[in-house]
Amino acid sequence: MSSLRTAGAPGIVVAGLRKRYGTALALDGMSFTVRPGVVTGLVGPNGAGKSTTMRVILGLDAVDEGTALIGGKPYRGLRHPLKHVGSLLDAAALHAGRSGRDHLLWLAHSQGLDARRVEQVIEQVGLTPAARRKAGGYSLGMRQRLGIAAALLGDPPIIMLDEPFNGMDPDGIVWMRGFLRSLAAQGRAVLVSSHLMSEVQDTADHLVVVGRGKAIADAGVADLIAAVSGDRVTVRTAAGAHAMRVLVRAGATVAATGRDTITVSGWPADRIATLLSQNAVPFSEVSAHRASLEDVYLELTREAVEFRAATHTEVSR
Ligand SMILES: Nc1ncnc2c1ncn2[C@@H]1O[C@H](COP(=O)(O)OP(=O)(O)OP(=O)(O)O)[C@@H](O)[C@H]1O
Repeated sequence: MSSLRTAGAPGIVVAGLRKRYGTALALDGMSFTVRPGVVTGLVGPNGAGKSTTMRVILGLDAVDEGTALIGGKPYRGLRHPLKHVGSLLDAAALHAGRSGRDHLLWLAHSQGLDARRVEQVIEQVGLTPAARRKAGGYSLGMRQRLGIAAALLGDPPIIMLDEPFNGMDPDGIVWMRGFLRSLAAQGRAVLVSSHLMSEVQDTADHLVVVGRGKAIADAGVADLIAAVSGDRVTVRTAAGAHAMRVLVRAGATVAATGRDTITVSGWPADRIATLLSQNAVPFSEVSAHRASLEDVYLELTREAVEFRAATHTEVSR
């Protein structure tokens, strides 16, 4: 892989996008940044505005307000766009009668890209055995791989993939995760959308959670988990009453949460374990509560999903 021409340059900067389709507000102040060297997950429920945002970044949809810049420029201002950003929006959009290889050759030719890249990207996405077969016979997973090969043709520093896990089998999903990570490790800015948190788990370093046309969270994965986890610690003990007396006397906030569990807020686990030991309170477990990414997602998008469900009920009445 050649070195990245614009490594270190800003990736994608989306600021204050607003877009209306008739009465529907698809984007309502969408803002976020996609940095080089990082996989950024764009996650949110169906209809949250992920695809519209990507289409706007690629200049395929106009906005009512706001800006979307790629390496500091709007898409339409890029001289050789595929050398700046590679994208996969719709894996079904290909010529069914052409082989995967011919599809890529045609694309390389029409975009003035080096045809030698075609064999490289076919190999990179693991499509070599199927490259000479008609793309119309490809499974959705194979079409995703072909679409990603196309996105890589121009060796761009920025890659943007809309729902790339769709139609992938478990092996494909594992491959995709590693592949996206390797693209980021090469210094590329990678933006990947999904409506399922489980798909971007273990892949994204940074998450932009969207709901109702705007970013409702924009943070590192670890920070998001910490924010939703709170600073709660679970203590498992058969001497609950004794443990609570000792902890409350020391100033901790404590609640009985189960037959043999209590939850302590605001204290680190090691301090709690030390205090219990010093006071001869027996316990079998002291563990910091850690939310899963799924918890984070549900917590953050609850309102957006409830809104959609209510809208749906109104419509169907
Ligand atoms: N061409 C269009 N015409 C009318 N409304 C549209 C159009 N494209 C999108 N919308 C509406 O804009 C909102 C955002 O849609 P968008 O496809 O961007 O969401 P999404 O987050 O990508 O959802 P999904 O996960 O279902 O693909 C939705 O309410 C959708 O119905």
